[in-house]
Amino acid sequence: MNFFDRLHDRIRTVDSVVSVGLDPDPSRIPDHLQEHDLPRWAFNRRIIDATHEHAAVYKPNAAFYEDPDGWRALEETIAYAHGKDVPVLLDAKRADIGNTTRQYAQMLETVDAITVNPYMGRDSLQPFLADEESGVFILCRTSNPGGADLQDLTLESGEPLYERVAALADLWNENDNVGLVVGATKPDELAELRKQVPDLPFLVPGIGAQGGDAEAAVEYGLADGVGLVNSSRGIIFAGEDEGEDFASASGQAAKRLKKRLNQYRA
Ligand SMILES: O=C(O)c1cc(=O)[nH]c(=O)n1[C@@H]1O[C@H](COP(=O)(O)O)[C@@H](O)[C@H]1O
Repeated sequence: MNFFDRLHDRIRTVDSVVSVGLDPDPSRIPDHLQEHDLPRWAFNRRIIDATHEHAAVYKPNAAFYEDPDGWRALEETIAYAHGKDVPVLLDAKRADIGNTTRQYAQMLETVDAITVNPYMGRDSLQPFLADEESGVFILCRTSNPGGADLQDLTLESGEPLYERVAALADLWNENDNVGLVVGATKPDELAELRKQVPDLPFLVPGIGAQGGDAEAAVEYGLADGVGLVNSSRGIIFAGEDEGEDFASASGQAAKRLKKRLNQYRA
């Protein structure tokens, strides 16, 4: 089954479009877990136990796992999320020349979807796009302030670069497996992009810690009810000051966010 069909089912099952970002900054993992063999895995396991009923997906960001212990922690985390029937979207922002990107795309055997970077063009994304079962979220208009440096540049045609990216992504969506990443900090761009590519689901990060617009994230992020609104730090570190019971605050934060976003779902 195609990723977006699976996501549709998952959203219906848990009545949630929340993507729980698993970005376990080692310096913020509670003291009592620091002695664990793999503190990031010990942390994620407790977060997953507390939040899975509210999670449409888990989105681990690869940056938090790029060392030998991190790779082990990530492997355990992915398997555990799958054991709870939650799809995993790896936030890797990959892409490279052909033979290299083919290696990157092998990750899709382990996760359900991935984020990719369009900067190197279609051939750099081809092995991801060719994988009919997996979701491919292409960075379009990112949430960070520096996103404007390149993405807002106006092309000769008069359109901003990020709109060209959206048009290309629509063209590359031959297998109905493409989505866009559009930050919640850019509500006007979200609205414009939704008009431009009505059928592409969006992954919308940037609410919570980055201060983005949750209502716009839902109103424009979903295509036919399918899309994702991510919160990472706002959920996983909600119980940072609560010691050994930290995870129940994360569960409550995920539930609160689900309810808040559901107010805006059609
Ligand atoms: O691709 C992403 O998920 C992403 C794109 C973007 O434009 N902005 C953005 O914040 N993200 C990711 O979404 C997560 C946001 O984390 P919080 O700000 O803690 O909710 C991080 O993993 C970011 O790397």
